[in-house]
Amino acid sequence: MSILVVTGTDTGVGKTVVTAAVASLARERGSSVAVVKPAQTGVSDTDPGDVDDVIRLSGVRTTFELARYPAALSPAAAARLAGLPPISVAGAAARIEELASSHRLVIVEGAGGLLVRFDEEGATLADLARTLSAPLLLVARAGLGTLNHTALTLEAMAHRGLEPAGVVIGSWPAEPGLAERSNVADLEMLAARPLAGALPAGAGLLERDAFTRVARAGLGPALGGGFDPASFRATLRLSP
Ligand SMILES: Nc1ncnc2c1ncn2[C@@H]1O[C@H](COP(=O)(O)OP(=O)(O)OP(=O)(O)O)[C@@H](O)[C@H]1O
Ligand SMILES: C[C@H](N)[C@H](N)CCCCCC(=O)O
Ligand SMILES: [Mg+2]
Repeated sequence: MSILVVTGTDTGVGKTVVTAAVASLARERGSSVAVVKPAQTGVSDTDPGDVDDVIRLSGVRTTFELARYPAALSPAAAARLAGLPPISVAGAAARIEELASSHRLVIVEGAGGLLVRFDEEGATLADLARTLSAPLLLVARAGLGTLNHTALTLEAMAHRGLEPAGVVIGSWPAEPGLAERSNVADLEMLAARPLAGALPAGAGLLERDAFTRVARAGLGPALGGGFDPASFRATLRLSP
């Protein structure tokens, strides 16, 4: 029924962990949820992919990987190197819409950041989100450098008329430094709204029940959690 596209300011920022957290809370509410990774790169035929991390962390088993390429590259470059057909935005969108007709929530995880190419013509996750008319949740790093990456991604989204679903910090360090603590307010300024959530560093290593608790505390109400910006600030001793 609804579709949420999870993108990031870069690869390795915690998209998979955030995807698993949203899936975990949807499952806890009793909602039917499906998770789609349109293009998985950097894994062999037999390696686990991102959807396997989602299954392990959230218990959501309705997952779909639409294409897989072994090279740890963008989907377009990895398809080119393997001599395999690239994924098609129209084909992926049709599959996701079909899943959305029978699931309360379909979560779609991109590969790398928003403008990473799917094919040689330059199709990206942004095109898929636009085709689906789906909002985009942006996963960002906590530390120095995240303000530029987040601003660039939000600007690219705005330029394309894409709807932001909020910014989530993928990995909040146990001992945040000056930049991390200062960045919270600046990320909120860039997003023009409170953070949609923040997951603690190490969340991806937790067992399922502990992960669900962390997801509940770390995601905001719009994502099914109980994250409260005021108590978040208090916990981190940030000024309000
Ligand atoms: N909150 C977290 N807890 C534990 N590990 C994390 C967390 N966030 C990120 N990581 C780790 O950082 C690495 C990158 O995270 P993740 O795989 O979620 O990135 P991604 O944004 O999904 O990247 P990709 O573009 O490859 O899909 C992983 O090894 C993951 O275990
Ligand atoms: C292999 C990696 N983990 C991701 N699946 C793909 C990241 C592509 C990033 C491309 C880029 O922005 O330079
Ligand atoms: Mg991932």
